[in-house]
Amino acid sequence: MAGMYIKICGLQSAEAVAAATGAGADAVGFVFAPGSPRTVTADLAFRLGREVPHGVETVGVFRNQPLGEVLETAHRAELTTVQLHGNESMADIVRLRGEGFRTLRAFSAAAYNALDAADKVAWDSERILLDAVEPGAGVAFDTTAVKAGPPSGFWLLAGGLTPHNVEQLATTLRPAGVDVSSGVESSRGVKDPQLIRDFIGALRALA
Ligand SMILES: O=C(O)c1ccccc1N[C@@H]1O[C@H](COP(=O)(O)O)[C@@H](O)[C@H]1O
Repeated sequence: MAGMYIKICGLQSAEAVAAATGAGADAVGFVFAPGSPRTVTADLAFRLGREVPHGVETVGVFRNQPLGEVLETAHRAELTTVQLHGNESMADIVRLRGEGFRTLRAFSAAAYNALDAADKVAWDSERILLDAVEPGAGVAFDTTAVKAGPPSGFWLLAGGLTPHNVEQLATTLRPAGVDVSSGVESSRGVKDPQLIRDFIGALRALA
C-alpha cells in the first residue's frame, strides 16, 4: 500500500492541511459544491494551497456548477486539479485539461455500472472516482458493484472510509487510491488532525 494514492478532502484550516501533507497525502481537497458543510471560498483555498508542498495536488470539488464558474474558481484558487461530482461531460473534462488542470470525475458505483460499454472504455481512460450515492456524507460505498467489474484504469475509492476500514477495503477492492472526508472528522465538517494522520498511517504502514 506504500504506493497508494491518498486524497484527504474537505479541508478548511491550515492545521488540517499540515496534518494531511505532513503525513504524506498525495492530494488535498477543497469543496466548492454548494450546500456542503465544508465549502470554502476561492480565496481561502488559495491561501491554504500556498501551504501545500510542490507535487501534492490541490483539488477543487464541484457539483453541477456552470463550467465558467468552475474555471474561474479553479484559476483564482490556483488549483492543480478539478473534481466533478455531477453530470459533467467528457467535453467538460477536455476543456478543463485544455486550461491546464488535471481532473477527477466522480460516479456513484451504480451510475458507473449503468454506463454502456463504450462509455465505460472512455471513462476508464480518465482518472475517475467511485463513491457512495451521497458524496461527503460518510455513507459506505457499495462494494458489490465493484467486485462485479472494477474500472480498468486509474480509479479512487471513496464513501464511508475511516482509519479503521480503509486498509481492508483497499486491499480487497484494489483501487489506485482512496479519498476520504467524513471519516477523518470529529464532527460533521470539522477535520481531526489525528484522524487524518491515522488514516494515512493505516495505508502507509503496509508495504
Ligand atoms: O465533502 C463534501 O461535502 C462533498 C460535497 C459534494 C460533493 C462531494 C463531496 N465530497 C466528496 O465525497 C467523498 C468523501 O465522502 P465521505 O465523506 O468520506 O463519505 C470524496 O470524494 C469527497 O471529495
